[in-house]
Amino acid sequence: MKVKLIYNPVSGHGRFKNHLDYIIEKFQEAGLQIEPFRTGKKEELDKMISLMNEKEYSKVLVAGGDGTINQVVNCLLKYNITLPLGIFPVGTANDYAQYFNLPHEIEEIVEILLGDHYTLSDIGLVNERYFINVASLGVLIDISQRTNTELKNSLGVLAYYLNGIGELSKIKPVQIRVNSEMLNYDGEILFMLIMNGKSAGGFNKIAPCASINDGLLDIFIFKKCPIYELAPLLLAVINGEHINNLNVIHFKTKELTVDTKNDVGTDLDGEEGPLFPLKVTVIPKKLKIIT
Ligand SMILES: Nc1ncnc2c1ncn2[C@@H]1O[C@H](COP(=O)(O)OP(=O)(O)OP(=O)(O)O)[C@@H](O)[C@H]1O
Repeated sequence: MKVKLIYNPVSGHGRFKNHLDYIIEKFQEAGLQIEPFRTGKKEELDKMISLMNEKEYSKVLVAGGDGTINQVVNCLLKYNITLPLGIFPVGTANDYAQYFNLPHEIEEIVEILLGDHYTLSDIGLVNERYFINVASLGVLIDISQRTNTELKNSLGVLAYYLNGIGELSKIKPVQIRVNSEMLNYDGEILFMLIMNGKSAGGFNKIAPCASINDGLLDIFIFKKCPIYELAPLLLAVINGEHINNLNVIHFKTKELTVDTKNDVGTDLDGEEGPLFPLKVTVIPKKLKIIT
């Protein structure tokens, strides 16, 4: 049986490739043939997955951060491939992997990925595209997408967001309209997070109440607020105390739509997201994650 290993050579500090020989050895010992694929252009990943014969593989392993997993999952589901998914958390933040408490130590993670213990995971769908951990829109998105992997590696995740937060004062709030069976909102916001997992951008207390397989998304709307309230709000987010903040609206739902007339960026797991209007749903327990 074969195991497809898709690795991003630049994720995190780009050190994953040093472990390839060890990984191949361990899987070979278990009678499994590792078939590596190095990510590069999105079209190449799509083509490789389109040619995969699911029956020849026992699992798909991904080495990278959330952006890499996002791209792989989108391609796998496009071609209806439902193999178990294993993760080497070698990105910068690894928010999705962190949900499952996956270890970073290579020996430990190989042990897990050789095993057959799984946790089912919901995934979100925005228009035609899937997200594994978080969909977001508003000002922070622009900051995160403009920060290249190299800079992220050197600054660290929190640092680059904190760096970016300085830009908040320069950026105008945007008018959005949110409709769902749980809540309707029409007003000015700074940003909005649609969470499947618990953490985003390395902030690990964003959605402590979220569950990855409850069939629901946790929505956080950060409303327009005076500049002097931004620093306390950021502190509250870091400490996971923002849910009761007057500038924050939180609710759970299985679907919503979001629209705006402004020019607002969207983001799926750190990758540039789709255009408005957004129709967001959750597909319960769609992924089988090796844990
Ligand atoms: N060979 C490559 N060279 C340069 N960039 C690449 C290559 N392969 C993939 N990428 C890019 O890497 C990005 C994904 O990085 P990823 O999110 O996995 O890592 P990260 O940013 O270090 O981690 P995290 O999302 O956890 O912060 C994608 O935008 C993808 O286009």
